[in-house]
Amino acid sequence: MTVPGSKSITNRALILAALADGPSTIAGALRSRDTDLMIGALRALGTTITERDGGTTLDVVPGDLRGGEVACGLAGTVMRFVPPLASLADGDVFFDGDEQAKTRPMGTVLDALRSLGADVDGEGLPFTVHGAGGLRGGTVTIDASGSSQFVSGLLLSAARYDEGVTIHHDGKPVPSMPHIEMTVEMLRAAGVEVDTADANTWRVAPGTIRAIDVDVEPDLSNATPFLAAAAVTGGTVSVPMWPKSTTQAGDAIRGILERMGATVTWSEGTLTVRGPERLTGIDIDLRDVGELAPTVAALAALATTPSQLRGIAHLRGHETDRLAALVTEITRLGGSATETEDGLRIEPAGLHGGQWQSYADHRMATAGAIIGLVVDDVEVHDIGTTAKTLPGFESLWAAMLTGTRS
Ligand SMILES: O=C(O)C1=C[C@@H](OP(=O)(O)O)[C@@H](O)[C@H](O)C1
Ligand SMILES: C=C(OP(=O)(O)O)C(=O)O
Repeated sequence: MTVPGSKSITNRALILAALADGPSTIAGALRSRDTDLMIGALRALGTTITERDGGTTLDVVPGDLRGGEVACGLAGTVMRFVPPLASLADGDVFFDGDEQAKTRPMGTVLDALRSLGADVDGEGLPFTVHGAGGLRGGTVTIDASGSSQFVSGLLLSAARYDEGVTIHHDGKPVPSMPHIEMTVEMLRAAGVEVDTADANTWRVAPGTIRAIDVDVEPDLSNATPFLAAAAVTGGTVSVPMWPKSTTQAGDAIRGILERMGATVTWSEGTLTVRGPERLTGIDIDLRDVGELAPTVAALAALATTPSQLRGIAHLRGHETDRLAALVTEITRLGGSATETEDGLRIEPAGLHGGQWQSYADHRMATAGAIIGLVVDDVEVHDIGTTAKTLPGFESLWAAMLTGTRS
């Protein structure tokens, strides 16, 4: 199964390209609701983005940033990465999004921007950033335990602030650290000086963001439902172009599936998973890779021994409250799932058919699809919501089931 480009890399590359000192090219870009919203946002603020190769190659020419309207949909990367860029615009930037987006945590980013010198109205979507054509920047202390995107968003635009930015995190541990490492790595590739020597501190020196040519890796988190399919059915699934090393959280699926009993091999860039006869449960801290929790929860619901998923309290602020949603849907199918303070406990139980609700959450939808491979008569409601990051999921899934190469 060939999966399209990474959402996280595509949307970071777009922000960096819009702030760069010249034209950039992004090849292998993901085209999906979240990345199209990012493209729309940057165009609205004055960036020229042209498309080639069916839209997967993007030529980005930075322009003078101006005011405009930004639709965030339900995309965390748009609502957290664009406001720091908007504070550099010459004019008001109005942000809005889906109803469900209005409850996603935003205050930390907006308060941080205020303390770095920005004029911002609002605490969450909808809000307005009154861009003044530049920003002072400086030092800010935030609690990033709710989302790594609070840190990534500030870091991505920080080199363009007069004083750069120093972020101190103060609070419970920051989730999704590999995503912050991805941000730092991409900033450094664009010539930005980033200092990460001290724990919970990130320093970006003021300076130029160099134009970049990026080859986007496949989205490894989006590959996980396909690999999980092999694990739950005792079948085999291969994903080509799997990077040897990466900052993508999805790479952690290899170790997770091995621990649950699958055989995982990587050879010449292709990752192959062979499912075991009996899938075992797992006790695991997913704080670094919370994006994988819905896939792992689906696997756990089909495992023969209990599982405990830890370190993912922040999933309550994702597309939906994913802990509550997973418990409700697994329970509806006769499974045994309970919420803990920071995660889920899932025990073996005979599952039966029924409706699986998606809550406008692409990863809830794919979790239901995994369970439906093994349990008869599971109907996933609103499978089209997978278009948030993987349009055409249904046909890829069907191709996998018929053994057709995608
Ligand atoms: O920076 C990014 O691209 C992302 C960071 C993570 O967010 P959280 O730290 O809020 O979990 C991840 O879950 C999300 O899908 C994408
Ligand atoms: C949490 C996710 O998305 P977002 O970028 O909207 O935060 C996700 O894709 O699992």
